[in-house]
Amino acid sequence: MTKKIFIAGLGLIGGSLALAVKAGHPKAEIIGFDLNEKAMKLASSLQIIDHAADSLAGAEEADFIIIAAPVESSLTVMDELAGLSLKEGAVITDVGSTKQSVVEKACVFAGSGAIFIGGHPMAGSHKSGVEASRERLFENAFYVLTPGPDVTDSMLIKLQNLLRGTKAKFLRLEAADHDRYAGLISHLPHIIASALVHEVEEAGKEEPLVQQLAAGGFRDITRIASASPTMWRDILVHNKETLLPMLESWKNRLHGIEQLLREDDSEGIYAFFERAKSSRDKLPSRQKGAMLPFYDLFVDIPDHPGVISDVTGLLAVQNISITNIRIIEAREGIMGVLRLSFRSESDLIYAKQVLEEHMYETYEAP
Ligand SMILES: NC(=O)C1=CN([C@@H]2O[C@H](COP(=O)(O)OP(=O)(O)OC[C@H]3O[C@@H](n4cnc5c(N)ncnc54)[C@H](O)[C@@H]3O)[C@@H](O)[C@H]2O)C=CC1
Ligand SMILES: O=C(O)C(=O)Cc1ccc(O)cc1
Repeated sequence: MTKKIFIAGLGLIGGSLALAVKAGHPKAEIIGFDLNEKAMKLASSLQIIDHAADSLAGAEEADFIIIAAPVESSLTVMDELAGLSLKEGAVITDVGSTKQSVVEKACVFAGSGAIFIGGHPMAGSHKSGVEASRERLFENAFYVLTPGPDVTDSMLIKLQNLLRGTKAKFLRLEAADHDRYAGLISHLPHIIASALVHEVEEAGKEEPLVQQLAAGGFRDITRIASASPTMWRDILVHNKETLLPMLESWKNRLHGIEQLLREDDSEGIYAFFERAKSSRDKLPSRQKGAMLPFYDLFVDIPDHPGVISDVTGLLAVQNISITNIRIIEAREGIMGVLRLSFRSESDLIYAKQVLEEHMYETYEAP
């Protein structure tokens, strides 16, 4: 029997999960809902979802419900879902970057016949919106599940089977442990990256050249600061208790290096960098799909034969590798859009230059 999957929140993660679920279960029917009508229309026209629902009430038919909104909105969605008559045995999950408050909220489903399993696919990007979705976003990444005591092994396996098309590695964790680990490796670095951008912006007011010179390493460590402010506000608010002591420890670490510098302790400074290098070099190597950023360029393409091979040929001549290519909205007689993905920002910039020299209209992700 065809399974119905309802996805609330059609952004980067909701859209990518829709594609991955469909890849694993081609017969599944994917119903999408988003408060933002534009996102819903785009998800339909890109065939990321099979149908758009008028409201959350569309979830009443579903065997699985995936909540893929920012954390605070996910809690509201959970409250609203609990007021519906959900299917007996329906499995509800979310994708939020914090888990404790979501798992606590799951009590609203007690006695409803539906069960909730918290989830967090630990891969993504600084991009947001359904247009940035991709089927292989979660490949080889960890996918944390935080089932409560009411969740049986067979329910957990059922959810993992649904999500098998993600090709992610499932990991079961307590919500509090998840929030501590994610706080340290994701949320604290996000605060630091954003604060660094503020620092350079402030300095740039006095000395505008500073911002123009900000390239290379600065761009690398601040890429994530381009992510959605709504999503990150919610993450901080919902991981406050974990993050406050981490920020304290971070301040002490900065004081430590400040002290070394004040005391002209060059051996200490060397040791600081040496320890960081040796530890960083031992981190697990990046695997395809796991937390890798992607660099997309959109190219308007006229509807005539040979145009795609012209674009790829121009890049091949310049030795620029394309890691992914997708045609968006190419119907007969209209201009289409080509989405080209590259391995690095420099490849993207070079490709843009080459294509514009040949009169192609290009733009980066909105
Ligand atoms: N962006 C990333 O790299 C990752 C994000 N996450 C988590 O996934 C969730 C979604 O993030 P993204 O997809 O990146 O955000 P996004 O901004 O791309 O999409 C979120 C979507 O949710 C919709 N939405 C908001 N409130 C809603 C409501 N009440 N009902 C229905 N739709 C609603 C928005 O209109 C938007 O289209 C967040 O909780 C985030 O913490 C998890 C892993 C990675
Ligand atoms: O852009 C990146 O590298 C990320 O790390 C994106 C990301 C953001 C939030 C998450 O909860 C998980 C992954």
